[in-house]
Parts: sequence; C-alpha cells; structure tokens
Amino acid sequence: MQMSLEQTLDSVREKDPHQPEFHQAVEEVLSTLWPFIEKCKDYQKQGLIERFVEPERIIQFRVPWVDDAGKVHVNRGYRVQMNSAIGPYKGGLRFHPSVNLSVLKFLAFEQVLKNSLTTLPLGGGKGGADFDPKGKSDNEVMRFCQAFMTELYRHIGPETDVPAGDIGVGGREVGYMYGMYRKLRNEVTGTFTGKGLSYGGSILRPEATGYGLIYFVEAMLKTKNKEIAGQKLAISGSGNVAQFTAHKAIELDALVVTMSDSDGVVHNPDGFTMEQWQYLMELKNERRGRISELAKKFNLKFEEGAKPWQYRCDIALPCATQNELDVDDAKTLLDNGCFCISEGANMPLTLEAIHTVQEARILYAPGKASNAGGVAVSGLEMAQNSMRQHWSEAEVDNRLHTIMSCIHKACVSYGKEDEGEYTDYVTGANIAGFVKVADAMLAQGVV
Ligand SMILES: NC(=O)C1=CN([C@@H]2O[C@H](COP(=O)(O)OP(=O)(O)OC[C@H]3O[C@@H](n4cnc5c(N)ncnc54)[C@H](O)[C@@H]3O)[C@@H](O)[C@H]2O)C=CC1
Ligand SMILES: O=C(O)CCC(=O)C(=O)O
Repeated sequence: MQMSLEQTLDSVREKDPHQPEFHQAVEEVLSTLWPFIEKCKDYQKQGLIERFVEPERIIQFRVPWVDDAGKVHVNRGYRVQMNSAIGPYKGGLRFHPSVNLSVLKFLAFEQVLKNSLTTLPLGGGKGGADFDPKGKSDNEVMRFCQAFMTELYRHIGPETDVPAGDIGVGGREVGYMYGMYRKLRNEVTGTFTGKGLSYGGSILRPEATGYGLIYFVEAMLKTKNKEIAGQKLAISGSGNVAQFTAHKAIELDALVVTMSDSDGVVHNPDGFTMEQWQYLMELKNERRGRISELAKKFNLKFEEGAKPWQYRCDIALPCATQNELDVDDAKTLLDNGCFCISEGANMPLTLEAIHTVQEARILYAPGKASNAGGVAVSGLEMAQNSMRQHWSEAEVDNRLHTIMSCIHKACVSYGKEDEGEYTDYVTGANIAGFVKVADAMLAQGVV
C-alpha cells in the first residue's frame, strides 16, 4: 500500500480544504473500503485510489440571464465529470442556492458507486447551478435553463455525458434544457433522461427513485421476516423522491406519518390518505406552494422549523437533502423504536449519525444503494432511446424490481459479517460498487 487511509484522507483534505461535503463522502467510502483494499493487492496498483477520488474533468461557467423586470443576474454553473470507466458520465443537475463544488463533487463521487451498483453501463457525474428556482416565474426558469444550456451543450452527448434532474430540476426544467440542447446541436438523441413521455422519456422515470426505495426497504424487511404493510413511515421532503416514496408506501398499506419541506413538517399520526397525497402533488408540482397549506387544508399539525425525526415511527426515510439527520435525530429515532432507516436523499445522515445507527445494529441502507432506482430507470430510458422504442409500464417496473433486488443481494454478499445475521449495507454497497469500477480502471491502464 503506498499510503495509509489517514494519509489518503489528509491528502484529499489538503488538496481542497474548503470542500467539507466532499471530504465527508470520501471518508465514509474509503474507511469502509480500506480493509478490503488491504487484502487485494491489485487495488493498490496504478495509483488507483488517488485517481478514484479525483474527478476526470470539472467544467465551471458563467450563466447570465435576464429576469422579468429586465434585471441581469449572473449564476455559476458546473458539471463534475467524475468517472467514465464503465460508461458515459451520468447523474443529475441540481439548482439550489447551496450548490458549490464541494456539494457537486460529493454527489458525483457517490454517483460513480451508485451507477456501478445498478448493473448498467453508467459512469458518474453531477452538475448544477447556485440558482434558486423558488419564487421565479415560468419564463424566468425557462430563460435560466436556456442560458445554462448555451454553455453545457458542448460538453455533453448521448455517448459522453447524460444529465437528468435532482433538487430544483424536474420535468419542467429538463424539458427547457433538452429543447435548447436539441436546437444548438441540431440532433434528437437521448442526451437527457427524465424527459417527457412525448419526446423520448421513459414511463416510470418520475416514480423510479421513490418506488425503488420502497422496493429496497421491502427487501431489507424480508431479511427480518417483516412486511411493509402496517409499518409507520416518517418521510422527510415533499419533492420528487418523497412524493413517490409516499405514493408506493400508501399503495402498499404502510402509514406515512410525516412529510416536510424547508419550512417545517406536517404530522398525520393516522397516515396520509391518497386524497391528501393528490393534493400535495398539485400543491408542489403545479402551484409550487408550501407544505403548511397541506396541514391547513386537512386540519393536520404543522410544526414550523421542525424535522420529522421527533415523531414515533418504525421506518425513517430521509428524502430531502444532505446532512438532514444528525446524531441527536438518530438517537431520538432509536429511543422511539425505529428499526430501519433507508436513504432516499444522497448522504442525508451525518457520519456521526451513521455510526450511531450502525452501533444499534438496526437495518440501515445508504442512498447509493437504496435510491439507485432513479438512475437505474434513467439507464433504461437511455436503452429505449438507443433502440427507438418505448417499453410498457409493466416492463419498466419489472426491470426496476429486478435491479433493486440485485443491488440488495450485492450489498448482502459484500456486507454480511462472517458470523451472525447483521448486514453492513454501507460496506456492502461501497465494495460492490467499487469493484466493478476499479476493475475497469485497472484494465484500461493509467488514464
Ligand atoms: N430526483 C431523483 O431521481 C433523485 C434524487 N435523489 C436525491 O433525493 C433528494 C431529493 O431530491 P428531489 O426529490 O429530486 O428534489 P426536489 O427538488 O424535487 O425536492 C427536494 C425536497 O427537499 C426539500 N428540502 C430541500 N432542502 C431542504 C432543507 N434544507 N430542509 C428540509 N427540506 C429541504 C424541499 O423542500 C423539497 O421537498 C436529494 O438529496 C437528491 O440528490 C437521489 C436519487 C435520485
Ligand atoms: O437519473 C439520473 O441520471 C440522476 C439521478 C441522480 O441524480 C441521483 O441518483 O442522485
């Protein structure tokens, strides 16, 4: 081994001292991979780990746009092309004021391992801008998306880099960006996923991350001879991932007791109904309103500034953003009897929270495994675009089920401790994701 774990982490920290989220993701991954790498001499060759933590390319650019009042704004746009050893860069675009290189590098790094886990030939990337779509008119969002694409279009393509949505980027934004891409490149290809059904999108892509998360939870529960029906679920967020996690859970007779947004949390101890879910969909996706309106409409409790983790639940599904569940939240969940935490968001648990839930030996799945259903169906959208075909809902759902079950199997196969029943899903996901990428990098030489 050329460097120890601590030396490797120190060198990552020293290179980019102002990137705490990236350091956190690298520490989580490398600390679980290290004992495995120490046993496999091959993975100590060719500067593999140093290359693995360094993006292949980062693109940063100016995004000037004009608001409805004629005022010029300048945002910063990025694409982190992290690793293309097993396929074209693939991963979402995030529009949120908190976007910076630290956040995008952590997301791109996680995406490499996640995409490898999907069983599909997808490399990893992530991008976005520090633009806040909240409160902007439809026309302002369109102008911003078009301005963003006038630079990004030259760096992406169906065989190079295929973006999709993430926080602040849904069907509307993908449509505007794809339209501008098509105009500038004068080509109709599957360069985006999450497209509308009328122009090459896959059925079930909007639902895929949330549905896949519930399929993964079902697989985890099965190892304990439990079912999801009747379990109390605390969900955070009310965006794409939270919405379809809640939808599948309600359909399967689980009780979804919380939903939230950055203003606060709505608690419904009896479980949200489909009627309340429909209202939320219209509220968030069409009127783009605040979740407190859901509480008001159905006479439910809304707690401003609060998180869902204080309420009693069996299963916690953080589906909003990074580091939204800290060590105190983890302790509260455990004290209240929560026995399963599965991540819909990327890196929603702090490192300390992860250590706490792992010490308690409850079921705990990292996002790179449990939320991989979204990018998996994106991979299926790319396959359909290449074939110029559309698969049916049953076909896509069936493939999504199979992929989530393969990911679960891979986590158990690398994460099951020698003696006993406990599966360390973090170690399992990290090793299973790493092996495929590492083997491809070694086979292709030092590039
Ligand atoms: N959209 C997708 O297919 C996938 C998304 N993810 C991850 O899932 C998470 C949610 O993404 P989407 O649902 O797509 O985004 P979205 O923009 O549709 O929804 C984000 C949700 O998080 C909430 N939120 C954001 N910041 C918050 C904060 N500081 N406190 C409380 N709530 C906050 C928002 O109010 C909103 O409800 C992100 O971590 C994303 O990276 C992971 C896999 C795939
Ligand atoms: O579908 C995709 O390409 C991106 C999904 C994504 O951004 C994620 O998995 O975090």
